[in-house]
Amino acid sequence: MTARIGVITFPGTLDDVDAARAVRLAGAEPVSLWHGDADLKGVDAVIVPGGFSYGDYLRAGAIARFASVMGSVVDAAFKGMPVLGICNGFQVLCEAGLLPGALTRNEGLHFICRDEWLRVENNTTAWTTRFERGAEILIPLKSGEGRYVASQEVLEVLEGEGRIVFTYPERNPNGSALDIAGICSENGRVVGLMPHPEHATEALTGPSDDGLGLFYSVIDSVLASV
Ligand SMILES: NC(=O)CC[C@H](N)C(=O)O
Repeated sequence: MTARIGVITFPGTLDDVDAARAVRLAGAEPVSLWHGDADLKGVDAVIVPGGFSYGDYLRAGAIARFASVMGSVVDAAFKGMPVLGICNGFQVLCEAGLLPGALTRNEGLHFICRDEWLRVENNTTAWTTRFERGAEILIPLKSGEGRYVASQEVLEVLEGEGRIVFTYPERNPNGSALDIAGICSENGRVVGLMPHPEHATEALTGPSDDGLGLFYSVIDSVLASV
């Protein structure tokens, strides 16, 4: 059986093509999902990719959460479907209430585009089982609103429940609380991160192939639940 992984395109999405390519490289079938169509086409998992959905008007991710497809993604996530939000996708998942907290303007107010080291803090989520806990991976970060913020109470819950999935171990590029680069839902099926694993799938075009681990992991998770 081949896992089928949906990749959403909103107006202003940039990274759907690379996300689909990463899915294919990892051995699954990418399925295009359109923002205005609530049909998830029977996929096993969904990726909300990076970019500037709806031009980032109002606030990054604030309009995308109302797209028809997102209603179906929220329903499917509540039933346990793995969902990955990358960068703008992470912002969309926070706006949609699938993940707590918010992404705000980077400390320093500059758009940052460079490779960053991430530490894998939790390797039990649907998207991280292929990594060793504590592994450090190099993948690109490119965002203007990457500073993760949440109330003290939420931060304590995330820390206490092991829901901080990725941190920036070397330097905190954007002022994120607790050096957070990515978090997950209570059941570990929904993960959001700011850096872009779909741009780190082979050393020829990215800084590493470290990003592929997320896609291999979700394929394992989907196939294990068949
Ligand atoms: N690469 C991206 O997905 C960019 C996300 C978002 N628009 C930001 O600048 O923060």
